[in-house]
Amino acid sequence: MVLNELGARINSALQTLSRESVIDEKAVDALLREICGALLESDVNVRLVQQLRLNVKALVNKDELAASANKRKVIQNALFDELCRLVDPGVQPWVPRKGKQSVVMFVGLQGSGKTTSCTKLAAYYKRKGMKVGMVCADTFRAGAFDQLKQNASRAHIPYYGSYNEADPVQIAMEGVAKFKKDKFDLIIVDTSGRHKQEAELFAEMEQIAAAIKPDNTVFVMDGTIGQAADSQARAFKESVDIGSIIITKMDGHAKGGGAISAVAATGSPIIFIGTGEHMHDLDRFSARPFVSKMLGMGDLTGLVETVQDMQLDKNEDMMKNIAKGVFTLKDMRDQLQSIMKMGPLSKLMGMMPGMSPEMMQGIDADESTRRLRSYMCIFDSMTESELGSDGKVFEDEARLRRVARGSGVRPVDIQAMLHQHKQFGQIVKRMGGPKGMLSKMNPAMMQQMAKNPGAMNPNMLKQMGGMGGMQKMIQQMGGMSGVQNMMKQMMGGGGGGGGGMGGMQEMMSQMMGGGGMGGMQDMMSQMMGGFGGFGGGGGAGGSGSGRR
Ligand SMILES: Nc1nc2c(ncn2[C@@H]2O[C@H](COP(=O)(O)OP(=O)(O)OP(=O)(O)O)[C@@H](O)[C@H]2O)c(=O)[nH]1
Repeated sequence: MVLNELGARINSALQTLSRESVIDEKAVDALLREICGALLESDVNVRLVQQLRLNVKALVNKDELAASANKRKVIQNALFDELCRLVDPGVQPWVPRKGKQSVVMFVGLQGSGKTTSCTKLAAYYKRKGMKVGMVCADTFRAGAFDQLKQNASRAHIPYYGSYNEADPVQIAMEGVAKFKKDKFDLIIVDTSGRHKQEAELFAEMEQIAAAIKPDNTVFVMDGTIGQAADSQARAFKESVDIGSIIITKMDGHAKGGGAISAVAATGSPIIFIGTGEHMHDLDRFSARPFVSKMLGMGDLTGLVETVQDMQLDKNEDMMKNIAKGVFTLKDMRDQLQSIMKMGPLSKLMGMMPGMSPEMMQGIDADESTRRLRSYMCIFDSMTESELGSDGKVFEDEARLRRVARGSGVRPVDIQAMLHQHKQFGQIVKRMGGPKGMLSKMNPAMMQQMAKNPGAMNPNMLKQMGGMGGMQKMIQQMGGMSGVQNMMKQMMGGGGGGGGGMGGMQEMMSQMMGGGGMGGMQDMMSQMMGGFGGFGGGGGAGGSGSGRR
């Protein structure tokens, strides 16, 4: 069973429970039977599933259940905690720091996705402003250096390797020395793999590790290997000092439960999961957001981080405009460009609270990308003064036709884009001006959150409705169904109605801290700190640090 289905099945079991007139031990047993069955079908290790069952049963003890007014909540919370425990070894992962000159060595079996993941990780930290270099110490597989070279060039990452040197230890040492001399922040060393766990591979790994003394060794494991994950992870762990793990191929039909739970059981934290072959298909892994997303409760940590990566706030003109409640066509173009850089919109969407995996079905990500590209062509055909306007100038048909000709689209397509722009302009006006919701946030509340993030929990989102938090934002966007419609519309999924592109951007700009006093971004960081903390200790994503 793939993980999306697992989430849906757990949700459905919980819903069945909430429909029960009497929630007693029998009902809890039935729930656990259904959930444990689903976990086993997702390849989660039998031993771990059994442990989960016992733990939930112990947590939800009969007396407490009888006394509690909200039984479903008690059970749901216990289950949520146990699902998190299943994928979380409770270890803070190592994270590179700018200016520290860290060396990270990648190990794993052949074809597990090492080289691809090296590049994804390099690109990830490059986006965080680090100087990153890649070294190819794989002399075993012909073509390995060419592959790394190609990947690195595509991502504009400097690389080091050799066609002549046959000794991987020598190449690794030379590459690390070169990048250290050039003051690189992060040096990623890709090593060779083998078809199976064999002594020769482990000996080579040990030699390279002894020579370059990595600050962290990342074990890359194919997420589709099911129950075999357990022994593979343990074998690598025994041979090299595995600091962290990346599980690849978690897209498509990977069951993934085996790899994730087995790895967590070995005591090394999973830091990322690979979700496709493209550069951006790397999701930071942290237990609570992962479980939350799986259950359709969103991943606010990931969303905040992705939005931070867009660096919308670096666009000072736009931020000034938004604060004044103004939104020009150029502002829209700049935001869309930032969004496009982050990879498929479906990824952002999956992080939205309330966006269950089922809701994502029927969404055409290619269509959304095509639409955004056509918008870019439209913007490119506009003059500077048209871009700086609110779009009303296009009531002049001659102008509209000129831009349509220049961009190769129909006038009606431009009108559709202008309509979305107008909708967003209205939201910006409501939010950004002196009476906007950004100005209504309560500083005392923010301070309290900063002092005691541990007190926060997901319910906080609800409580914040009164002071202009997520809930209010969602309400402004037409309620949850409005958000869903809007997202579907954006994604080309024919949702109809809804707020169009505007709402999404409203959310983005909200989070980017337009509210002074630290902003939505920090607020969300704080909330997520209480919800489960940033897996990277504020480093892997840096999301927790804010910019105060
Ligand atoms: N669908 C999907 N494919 C992936 C992912 N990560 C890697 N791949 C693909 O898996 C294949 C093997 O990936 P590589 O990066 O070459 O694997 P490797 O571990 O470096 O292999 P060796 O260099 O031979 O040891 C390639 O076709 C990748 O595109 C992922 O997250 N999802």
